[in-house]
Amino acid sequence: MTANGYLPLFETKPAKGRNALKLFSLTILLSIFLIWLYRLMYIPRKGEAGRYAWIGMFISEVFFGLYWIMTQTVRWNVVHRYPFKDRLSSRYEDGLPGVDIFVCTADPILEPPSMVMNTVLSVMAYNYPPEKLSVYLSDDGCSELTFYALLEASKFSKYWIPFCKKFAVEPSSPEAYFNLNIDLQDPVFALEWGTIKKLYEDMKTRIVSAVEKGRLSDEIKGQHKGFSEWNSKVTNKDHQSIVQILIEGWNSNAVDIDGNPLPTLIYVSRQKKPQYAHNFKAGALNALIRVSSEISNAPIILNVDCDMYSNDRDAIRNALCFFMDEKQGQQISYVQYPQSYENITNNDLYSNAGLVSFKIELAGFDGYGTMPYIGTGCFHRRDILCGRKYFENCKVEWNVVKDKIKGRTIKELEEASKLVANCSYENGSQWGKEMGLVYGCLAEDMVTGLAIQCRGWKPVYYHPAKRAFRGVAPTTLDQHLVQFSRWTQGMFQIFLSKYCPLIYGHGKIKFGAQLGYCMYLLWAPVSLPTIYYVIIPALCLLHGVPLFPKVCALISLRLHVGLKIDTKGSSKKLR
Ligand SMILES: O=c1ccn([C@@H]2O[C@H](COP(=O)(O)OP(=O)(O)O[C@H]3O[C@H](CO)[C@@H](O)[C@H](O)[C@H]3O)[C@@H](O)[C@H]2O)c(=O)[nH]1
Ligand SMILES: [Mn+2]
Repeated sequence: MTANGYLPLFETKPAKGRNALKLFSLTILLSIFLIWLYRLMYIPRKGEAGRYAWIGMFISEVFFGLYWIMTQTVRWNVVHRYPFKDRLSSRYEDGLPGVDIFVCTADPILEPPSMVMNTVLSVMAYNYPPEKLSVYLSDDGCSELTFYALLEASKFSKYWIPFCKKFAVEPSSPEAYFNLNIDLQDPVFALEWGTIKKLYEDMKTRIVSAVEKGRLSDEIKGQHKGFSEWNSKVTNKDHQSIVQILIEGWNSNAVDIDGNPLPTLIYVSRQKKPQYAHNFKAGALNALIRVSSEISNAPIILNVDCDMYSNDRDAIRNALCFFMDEKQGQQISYVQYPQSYENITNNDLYSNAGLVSFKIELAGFDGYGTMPYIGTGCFHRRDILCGRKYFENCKVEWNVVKDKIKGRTIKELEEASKLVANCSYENGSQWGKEMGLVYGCLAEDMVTGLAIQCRGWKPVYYHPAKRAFRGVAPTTLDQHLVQFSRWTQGMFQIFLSKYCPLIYGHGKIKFGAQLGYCMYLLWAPVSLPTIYYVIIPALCLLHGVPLFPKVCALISLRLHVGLKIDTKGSSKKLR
């Protein structure tokens, strides 16, 4: 506690062992210099075998060395964050801000609606006042099957949410939860557990069989007015905006089986027309920002991919500790949680778990007051995502929510939302440039995060031992290649664009963070020296052309290098 009695809502501590790591890095740096020196001093003369292979090796090693320096910058300043959610509750329980949660899906075949519904249900069951929570499902596949699944989930949520609250159920994704081995010794709990499990399995069977059939019966279509939106002309690439409010959390009739309020639940499929670029996920999120501003307009937005369910029911409260801290909170633009995958092990062949990135590198970015936005599991402040610039002492009002709902019928709200989800709405506007997620890049998250930091904001990385979001990562080579080629292309695109961190970030973010960004953005080109290093030395070995010093020569290398410097290059070649 400080002298004036202020108790922070979070603390930041440097990681242990930073000095030991720095010392270790310096020894490697020295070795790198020695390698460069060795390559330069013993270049084969014109006409000698292996001259060009040697020069190629030198260029690759220079690239590796520089790249290594970039990787080090984000290891030097690793920090860890510790929020205090009990302090948040005791100070702000009655004044907690609204939170809008965006779940994105794009294809009912690749992203099965039953999986998407698990994500939706998991975020509906947060330990947070339901009247302050609104969940928006964005369906870029514009599929009535997804809409049907959401309708089913809305009914099941009336049972699931009270069950989660009553028994502090975690994870709050029903599929993940029912896969656990639960202790059923308490008969009261066992009975409820059995009932809810049966309800869940019945719902899942209905959704899966509808998806297998690929269409819905007339009986199902009669269940909700929303199905009338899907006429014969609707395709996933060409359709009108669809906004359907399935649970109006502000209505006193929207209650669970125990009579407690439910979070708001809304289906959104923004308009698509072949002549308009839809800008993929960035376009979907920007449409969601506008639609939600017509309805709940919460100051905090959480976005999750449809395959990343919530694994910690307190994740919102932890994130709010950063935003709402009275002294350090006002400059915080977003709080990023890591991604974690349940379908791969630490020994995963493709290193998909990203252990080094999530445990060290991102925490190292945080040490510079920066943090890449990685697209999912991220809490944003709405005003900042919409383009606001930082200025000193800019105060945030957490409870000033434009009350657009009052006095408007559901139909009016839906119609107003559809207008802002139309393709033409963005014409001539700053959306995709200065406002919302940035367009034109395959890695929209990276570039958007960078732009926000360059407007003066300081994001936070929070990676608690208990994973806040869990999902699935690609496991086959072809899926992996598709994902990696998209990421690497997208990131290299940023490096070559006006957003190159070395230029765009100059003077706005710390130099270490600029280099850290480059480490990711140069992922694609670093493959070239790697391929060279894999192929050329092997070929040279077969042809008897040595590219590396012999082991015994290595021992005398230091001696020779010293000698060579002394005699200004007149010593005999060491090969
Ligand atoms: O036109 C589109 C395309 C995708 N999505 C959704 O965007 C998310 C991510 O897309 P996916 O194809 O699964 O990409 P990943 O490579 O798995 O996603 C990672 O990389 C993306 C950037 O390339 C980030 O946006 C993601 O958050 C991050 O998880 C999914 O929920 C999709 O449903 C849309 O809503 N509309
Ligand atoms: Mn994905």
